[in-house]
Amino acid sequence: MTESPVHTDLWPAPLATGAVDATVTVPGSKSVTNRALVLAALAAEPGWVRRPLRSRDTLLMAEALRSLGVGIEETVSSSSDAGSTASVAGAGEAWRVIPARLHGPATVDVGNAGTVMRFLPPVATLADGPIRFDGDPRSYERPLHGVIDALRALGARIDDNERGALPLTVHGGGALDGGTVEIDASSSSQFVSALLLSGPRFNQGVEVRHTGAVLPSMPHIRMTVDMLRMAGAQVDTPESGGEPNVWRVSPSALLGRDIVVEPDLSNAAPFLAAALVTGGRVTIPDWPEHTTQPGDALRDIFTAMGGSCELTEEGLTFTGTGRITGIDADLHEVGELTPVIAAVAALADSESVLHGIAHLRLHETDRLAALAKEINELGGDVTETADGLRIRPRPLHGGVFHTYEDHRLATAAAVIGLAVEGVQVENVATTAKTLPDFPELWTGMLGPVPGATTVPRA
Ligand SMILES: O=C(O)C1=C[C@@H](OP(=O)(O)O)[C@@H](O)[C@H](O)C1
Ligand SMILES: C=C(OP(=O)(O)O)C(=O)O
Repeated sequence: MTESPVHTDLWPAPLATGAVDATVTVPGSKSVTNRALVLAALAAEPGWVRRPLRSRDTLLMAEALRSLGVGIEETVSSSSDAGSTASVAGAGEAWRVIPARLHGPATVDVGNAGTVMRFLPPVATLADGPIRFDGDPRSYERPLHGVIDALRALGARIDDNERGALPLTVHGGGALDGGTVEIDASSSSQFVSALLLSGPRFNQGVEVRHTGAVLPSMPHIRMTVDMLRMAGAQVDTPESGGEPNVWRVSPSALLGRDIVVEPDLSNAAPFLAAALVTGGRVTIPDWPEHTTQPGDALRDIFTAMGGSCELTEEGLTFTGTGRITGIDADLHEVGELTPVIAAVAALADSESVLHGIAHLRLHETDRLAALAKEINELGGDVTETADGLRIRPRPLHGGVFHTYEDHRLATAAAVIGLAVEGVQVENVATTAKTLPDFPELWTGMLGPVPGATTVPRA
């Protein structure tokens, strides 16, 4: 767990006074928005990204691509479909992406966005000129060696440092040979996604061979493959009859597409958790019937913890009973759901063991250490295991929940605050990484607030 700057702003997490009963419209997926932007920027013709998430991570991605020469115009969408939920922050808007010759010199601020720091160095190899990458202090500690070493092996020139991490400069030569490369992506699936996304534009395409013992977040790799195929790329995968742990992208032009971004199902987690914790009911509109987002697993996970769900034309409705059961769950594929699941587990009536998530130590913060420390400071009994957390529910009390500049720590704290009086969330504004409207959506869910975009059910 890295030290984060001291934040004095404390948000009193609202205590639920009864069972929640609300419809919460969740903004677009971070992972889909940032992939859509990269693919649109690399296409041979203009495209649209509709209902994009507008948050720190996606605005950094858009700004970075603009600095390389890509046109990204913000418009109010003309599509009647996308315009139909105009009350939702960001909905009804669209980004028109106009690809251009990529060029340096440029400086990219990655913030602490894994998608920006990993997806863009491969794009920068296609630019003419030097592209410098820098970001938040935590970004220097997050693994990037898989991308850097692979790009070098594929013909790129990169100035980095002895840590093989940010800050660094990619000296783009206007094109990259590409070819076959071995990487160990056990610390982040984003290494694989990064190389595949730019792969169609490499002279020989790319063949990525993962050599590590484990590979987290497979749904995110499937998302990359699906979106590449939607953009016209030819991708061979282990699932399509290829070798295990090998992905191949053929060189080709990419099509400009018109993409409507799905709601961010991982950001739906705290709201669904509210139904579970309060014995209430929450509906998330536009929940996709089929999706590669890891958040779809919440349907099974929260059902196993004591609720039930139904997918209808209105969206996904999750209903809790007020009783929460602990779980033993392998979250390797869906690691980003861990903080909220841990929060729910701390309020359950039996022990939970969450495993397969050692790589979370290298996320926005060391999430395993941070969750254990902060829940324990409220009276909990959480221990770190080699690859996860053991959570024994205890009666909790109020106090300050530190968030370490991690959006998902803040939303997890809000979930605990529903059931525990006096939880104060440090720096709730850190939710702006992926969900800038979180405090308003949260209080809107709990009761009528003038001007809120979330409405309790009539
Ligand atoms: O590709 C993506 O969009 C993501 C992949 C995952 O990263 P890791 O594989 O590093 O966990 C996930 O945790 C992150 O929030 C988003
Ligand atoms: C791990 C996460 O983000 P990033 O894309 O920065 O890796 C996350 O959002 O939980």
